[in-house]
Amino acid sequence: MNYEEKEFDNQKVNLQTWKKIIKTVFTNRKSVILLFTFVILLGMLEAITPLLNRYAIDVFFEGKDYSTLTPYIIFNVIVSLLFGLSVWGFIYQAGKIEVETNYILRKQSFETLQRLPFSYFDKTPQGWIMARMTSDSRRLANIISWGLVDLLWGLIMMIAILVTMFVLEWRLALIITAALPLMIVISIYFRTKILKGYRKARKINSLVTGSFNESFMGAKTTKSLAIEEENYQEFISKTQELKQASVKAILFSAIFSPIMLMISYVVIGFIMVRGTNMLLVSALTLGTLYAFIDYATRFFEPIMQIARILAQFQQAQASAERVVQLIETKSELVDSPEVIEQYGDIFTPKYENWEPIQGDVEFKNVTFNYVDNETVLDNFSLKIPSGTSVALVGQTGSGKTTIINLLSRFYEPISGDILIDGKSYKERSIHWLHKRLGYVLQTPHLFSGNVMENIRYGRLDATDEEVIEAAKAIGADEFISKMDQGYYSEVGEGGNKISIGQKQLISFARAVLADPRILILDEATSSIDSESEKIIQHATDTLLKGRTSFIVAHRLSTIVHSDLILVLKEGKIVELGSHKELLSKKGAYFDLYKKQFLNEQMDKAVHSI
Ligand SMILES: Nc1ncnc2c1ncn2[C@@H]1O[C@H](COP(=O)(O)OP(=O)(O)OP(=O)(O)O)[C@@H](O)[C@H]1O
Repeated sequence: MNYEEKEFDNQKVNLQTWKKIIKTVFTNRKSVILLFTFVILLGMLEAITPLLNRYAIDVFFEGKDYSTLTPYIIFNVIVSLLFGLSVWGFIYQAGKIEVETNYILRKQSFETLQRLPFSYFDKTPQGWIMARMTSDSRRLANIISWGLVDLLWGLIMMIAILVTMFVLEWRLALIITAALPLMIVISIYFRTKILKGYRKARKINSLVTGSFNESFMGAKTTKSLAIEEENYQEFISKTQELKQASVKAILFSAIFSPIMLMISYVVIGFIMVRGTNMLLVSALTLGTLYAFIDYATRFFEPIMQIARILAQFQQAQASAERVVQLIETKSELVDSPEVIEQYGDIFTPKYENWEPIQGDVEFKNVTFNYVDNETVLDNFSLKIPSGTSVALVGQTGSGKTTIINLLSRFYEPISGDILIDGKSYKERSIHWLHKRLGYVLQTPHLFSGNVMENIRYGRLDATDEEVIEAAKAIGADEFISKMDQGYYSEVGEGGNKISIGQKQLISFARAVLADPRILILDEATSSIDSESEKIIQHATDTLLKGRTSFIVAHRLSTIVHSDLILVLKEGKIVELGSHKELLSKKGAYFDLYKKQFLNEQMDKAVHSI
């Protein structure tokens, strides 16, 4: 059972969750009060209308007395105006509440996401987060605003009609009231069935969407493995299941309304028979009989409405639980109250208290694991003076990225400490560190927009001249100038209009602009031609100059000038020194270098054939 399905199974009403959502809605107290006022007014007016008609029938048509015609017309106009006012008012206020609730839920989710550490995004599927931020928030906002309106309107109207009917003629009122329990039972039965059907359909739908997604995302792999037929069959069987579940729910929906209508017509029939008898012995006026028939039709409509809304609330509960869960997710990595007091938090940093950084880094007896009992780093120690360039090499899984993750405080050591300029990094805020740290990713992410904007993400207040200067320093100016519109050329979604090497240069220029004291460079694994390699090498040298830097190296040729090379194996340093020193040792580094050198020579030989 996956993340998504597990949470659909909660059938009980979760009052705690709804309380939190309702509290969000009440942030907008004025709109809520206005909304309630308009809805109550509308419910009352619905109960008054049949009374007006009753008066007209009894006084004007039956009694032929027209003395009150003018005030009657004036009263009717006032009622119509009030109708108009209340309909306008509740549509406006409910719409406003819907938009604002959606906004607040998304804002709160977004704020939580900003505070959450990297490990959260490691564990939580991106699609799950996106669904909370979009469809769930939207559904909740919708049901909360319009659902509450319908619920309240239905209840008010039913109460008002019930009271009026008993005041007018209790014997006829009893006939209508007698049908109420039957209608409620039928409504609950059908609504539960419909809800179950749709819930099942939604569950299957999320599987279908997932399978859809996987097929397209992995289109290349699917084709290369020639498994289109299997994927197609799986997709067809899931969509068939979806169709069956949906049709069942639609069938129940289709039966529900006619049954309710039939019962209401039977009730109207009873009222007609009983009412006519009473009319014949003058125990009832024609106007009152008319009013009762009108009330009988109006009375049952809200029952269907209320049943529908309650079912929708039940359906929306899964969304509510997930949104609240996201908003309330506590970060495993937080600054202590003392640190927040001094440095501020991510949204209100106290820059005035932030000390500058030198760039000395020390790992002190650091032990770390991602999963209990699977130690990745064991008592790891390392002291790096400011301005040193450190290269991390080692086989896959040796712990290079883990060291970087810890240094970036995406994770924290289980024991031991990491010191920056001689002070534990926990004594400063996470935001302080992230502002001082540059991280150039292996596959840099570019945002939709032009080159200028993308480089400027390094420092948002940089001028155009500073952006161009950074690009020149890194050697990116040449290819940018050759683009259609130079620095104003669009890079496409995720930078898909430019090559990987060019994306890297842009991300290097970003880092130059940000000018961090500590820089992490996760070197790209993809092989590039020797001309681009030269450009990237030059860019790397420029970028690292004068900074404390950590390079996760995949191609050893790029790190020959590093001050310090660490060779890692199973989370431990097995060798350390400069390129020259390590080669002369003829140990692990020498073996790695030899292997890679031979591979490169082989590649070149193959390409030259
Ligand atoms: N998020 C994670 N959850 C659980 N285990 C992890 C996680 N990330 C890494 N590991 C494990 O930690 C160990 C060290 O991984 P790490 O990513 O640091 O290696 P690496 O040297 O950077 O490898 P590569 O060169 O392939 O990137 C590996 O055994 C890996 O399986």
